[in-house]
Amino acid sequence: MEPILELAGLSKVYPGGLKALDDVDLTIRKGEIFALLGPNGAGKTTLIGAVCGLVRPSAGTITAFGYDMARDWRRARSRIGLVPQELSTDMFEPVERAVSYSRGLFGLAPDKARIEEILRSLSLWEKRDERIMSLSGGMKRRVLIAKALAHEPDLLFLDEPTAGVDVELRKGMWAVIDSMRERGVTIILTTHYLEEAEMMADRVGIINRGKLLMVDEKDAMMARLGRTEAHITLAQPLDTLPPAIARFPVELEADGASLCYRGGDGTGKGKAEVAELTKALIGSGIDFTGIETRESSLEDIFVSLLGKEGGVA
Ligand SMILES: Nc1ncnc2c1ncn2[C@@H]1O[C@H](COP(=O)(O)OP(=O)(O)OP(=O)(O)O)[C@@H](O)[C@H]1O
Repeated sequence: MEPILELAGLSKVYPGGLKALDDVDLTIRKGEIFALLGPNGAGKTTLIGAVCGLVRPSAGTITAFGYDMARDWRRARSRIGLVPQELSTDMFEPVERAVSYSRGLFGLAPDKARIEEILRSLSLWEKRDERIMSLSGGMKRRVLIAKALAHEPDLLFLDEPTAGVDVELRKGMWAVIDSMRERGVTIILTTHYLEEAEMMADRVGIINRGKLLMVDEKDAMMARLGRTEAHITLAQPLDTLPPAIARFPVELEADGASLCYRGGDGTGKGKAEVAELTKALIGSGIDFTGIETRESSLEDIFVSLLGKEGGVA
């Protein structure tokens, strides 16, 4: 698919010597949702800042919509929207005026109908005349999204869009992000909620200490690195593993009171094997009273990857 953004050898060393981005190569495809995951201080905000012209790269190139950002920054920037982590200005402004102003900043003519559409899609229309400071945290966050959408960007960065937002609102945000994707907006989001990346993203990039460790289709990543874990509580404790289940990746745990299965590959193969295992148990007269099965999440994968890397930044 057509690349919309290309980072090549991108590095950022902050004054004082901290290397926040270390030789990052990344291509973002038109229309995808890309989740950039990493622990605190990994370099996510720096990467976004570099693309949005807020951070000056120390080395490397950024090409957005075919424009070299170092030379044609203005042209490319007008097609990029940024939803920062926090609202820093406009607190005294009414919602609608602040959003219209954001549109004007990019040199676009006022368009009341478009602003109304954006505010309605974010359930902010009823609040259009209220000052931003009087809104709840979740609404303030939606104002940030409205402001970023006001100039109709083709590429949208969402830096922690749902941090500190309750579950209900988070789901509402996901719906908003989904509708933006349907409109053809390419989205790059950072999140600490791995579940969010699992739900939303087409591709996932994992960054730590400024280095992009892995970029892959989310499903492929989960299939490659995912596992199934099942705990089977036995009616009677066992001393040893019965031969009938020796072919399965199982271990006795809790002094023989339960069996633990760890296997599969994140594609559902593990669940099928657990079903086979239970049949084998029944077939050899071993009774059990409960089964708890869990598919490993993106979070498990993330934690184990960072563990291998030697800890977080
Ligand atoms: N202006 C700056 N001057 C010096 N160091 C900075 C500056 N901004 C960020 N850093 C450092 O660069 C590193 C990367 O920071 P960055 O904000 O990009 O990480 P992040 O992945 O967005 O973290 P978080 O998840 O906490 O937002 C951190 O060690 C941070 O302290």
